[in-house]
Amino acid sequence: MFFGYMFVDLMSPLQSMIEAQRGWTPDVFGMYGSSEFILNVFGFLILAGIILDKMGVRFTGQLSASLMFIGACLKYYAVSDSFAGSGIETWLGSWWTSFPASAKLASLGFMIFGCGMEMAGITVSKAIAKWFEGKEMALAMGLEMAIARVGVFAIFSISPWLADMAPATVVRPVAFCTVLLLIGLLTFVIFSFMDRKLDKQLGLDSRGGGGSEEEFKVSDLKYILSSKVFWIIAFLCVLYYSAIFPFQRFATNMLESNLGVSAQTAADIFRWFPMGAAAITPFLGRYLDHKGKGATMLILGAILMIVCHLTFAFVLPEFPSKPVAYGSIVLLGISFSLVPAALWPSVPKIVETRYLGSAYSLIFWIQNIGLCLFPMLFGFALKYFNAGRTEGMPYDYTRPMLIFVACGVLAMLLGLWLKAEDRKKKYGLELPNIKK
Ligand SMILES: C[C@H](NC(=O)[C@@H](N)CCCCN)C(=O)O
Repeated sequence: MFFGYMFVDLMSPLQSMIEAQRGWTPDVFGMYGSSEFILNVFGFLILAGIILDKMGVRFTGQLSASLMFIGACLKYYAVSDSFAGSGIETWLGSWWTSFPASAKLASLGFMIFGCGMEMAGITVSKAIAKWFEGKEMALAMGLEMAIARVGVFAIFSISPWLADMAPATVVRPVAFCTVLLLIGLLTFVIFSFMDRKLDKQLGLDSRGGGGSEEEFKVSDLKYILSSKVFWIIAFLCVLYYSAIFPFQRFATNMLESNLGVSAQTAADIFRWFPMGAAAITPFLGRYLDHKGKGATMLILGAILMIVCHLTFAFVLPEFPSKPVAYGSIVLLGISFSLVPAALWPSVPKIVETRYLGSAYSLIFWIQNIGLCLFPMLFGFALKYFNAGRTEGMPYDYTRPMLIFVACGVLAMLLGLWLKAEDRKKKYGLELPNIKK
């Protein structure tokens, strides 16, 4: 997950460079960002959940890590110098000419990578639920997410540095992260041996099933789909994350434009966002394991996000102050700890283990629809509200940022609804995870 999250965001601090070197304008950059989720949205994630529940975490994990590596190789080739001037480039550049050939092939690679990445995400969540059921599950999930966030911090630091080495090129960070993904694949193979040993100790079959629970059937999906609380969690997830991950792609340029600083300085400020989240998420996970209050944490996280996005929209353009930027970034980091720390460990409380993989995949699927649409929507809004902008001028982010504010408001309302449902139906979302 560490290397996967690095790969996802390696281009985020390089928007200006990729625009200059490969002609990726903000709308192209937004569409490229969305491509990570396209195949997932068109059904791959549902299939991934079924594969996970049928085949188990070892097979699915190795398959997903392999897809991530294959997708990364394709993206590397797309931005490399050997692609520039090749026959494939000429052909890809001959249609839909406003979308550069390198962006088309990189997007295809990112689509394949995205299938693996999301499949790995649900696999890891199910694996943690399996290893830590009735124990420190939220802490374990919190640590896993913290490691992923450190990956984002690392890439926001390393990517501009690697790219800026003479001769400055976007190819170097892509090559670096592709190698890391190969190491990630090998790491998952090692985990698989440990997981097989756990199954032997627990007396489970080769897919990790066969305990007291019944086997998963595709028809079980109807139990998930008919649950009101499942839908509330799924919509809260899509709204919240749509104002985080797509924002992350544009945040460097937003800070560059609002503060009038270089891309490197903006990335240096923004990289503290995932780091703040990484530092706090495990503690919140531990709190949730021992004290509970999951639904309340979701509401609080959404409120903090609204405050931060309003600050980016209205305060920073008027007062381009670095302390205000740092303060909002840290607050957003706290919000990004509260929501994930509470959201993902809530899912095993509302569905049975045998269809947990499918429940996670359905939530990821709905979330991916948002993650796919919002970078495009935001990219188009940014272009629309900056119609008169000339090359080299800063972008005006105020009105586009209201898209993210609206997501936060809706997520907060869903959090309140979830808390009310939990009080009525007693799902235990406000209760600790550790059973004494
Ligand atoms: C655990 C959770 N991950 C997700 O929500 C993923 N579906 C989306 C990852 C987006 C980057 N590819 C999280 O990171 O909190």
